[in-house]
Amino acid sequence: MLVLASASPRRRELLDQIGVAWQAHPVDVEEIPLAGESPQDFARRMAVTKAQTAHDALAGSWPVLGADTVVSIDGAILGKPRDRDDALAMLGRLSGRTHTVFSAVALIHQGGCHQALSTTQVRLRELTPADRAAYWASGEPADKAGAYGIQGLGALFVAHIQGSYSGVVGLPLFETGALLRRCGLKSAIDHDTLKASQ
Ligand SMILES: Cc1cn([C@H]2C[C@H](O)[C@@H](COP(=O)(O)OP(=O)(O)OP(=O)(O)O)O2)c(=O)[nH]c1=O
Repeated sequence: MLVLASASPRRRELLDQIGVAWQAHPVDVEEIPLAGESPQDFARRMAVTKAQTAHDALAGSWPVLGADTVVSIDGAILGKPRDRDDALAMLGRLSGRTHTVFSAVALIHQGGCHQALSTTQVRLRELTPADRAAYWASGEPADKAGAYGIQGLGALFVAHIQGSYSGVVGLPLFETGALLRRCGLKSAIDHDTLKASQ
């Protein structure tokens, strides 16, 4: 059984999509970038920290997967908005421009920590103040990096994407599948890790 070190419903749905059976062990880690830390390094460090924290807490031999998604524009890191003003400011910054979404995955298995990173370019159309206010009122931006969700109403704003759709949603499935295979999980514990349909 794969342990998913996450409270994110999106990550659970994405693992379901590729037929991986999981058991959730959410962890609470401080998500604050270090001084001078790049967005991709921050995402990688958070994914590893989440996986390591769950692994340490469980003290078991199960493989543990952690992930982190950050939105970046002009080198800045946009995490989840603190409040309405923060969300409106983030959406204003992203409006009419292309930004980058980094989604990092870390898999701890048999004493090793294996990592992958997906990088996706996303262009949003111009967002008027009324667009931003209405979107915040929908409730969707509150728990999402960059204050939008490509899988929801936010899709109405996404003019172009180059990279990994699942990575933007929160778990890059191509990279995750490759990590699982590289660790021999599919073949070694087929019945435990993958659903019977796979
Ligand atoms: C850009 C974008 C982000 N998001 C979400 C994915 C992540 O859940 C969230 C980024 O926050 P994260 O800190 O990566 O994850 P999380 O706190 O939600 O979950 P956990 O740490 O327990 O694994 O933003 C979307 O759902 N859609 C999008 O289009």
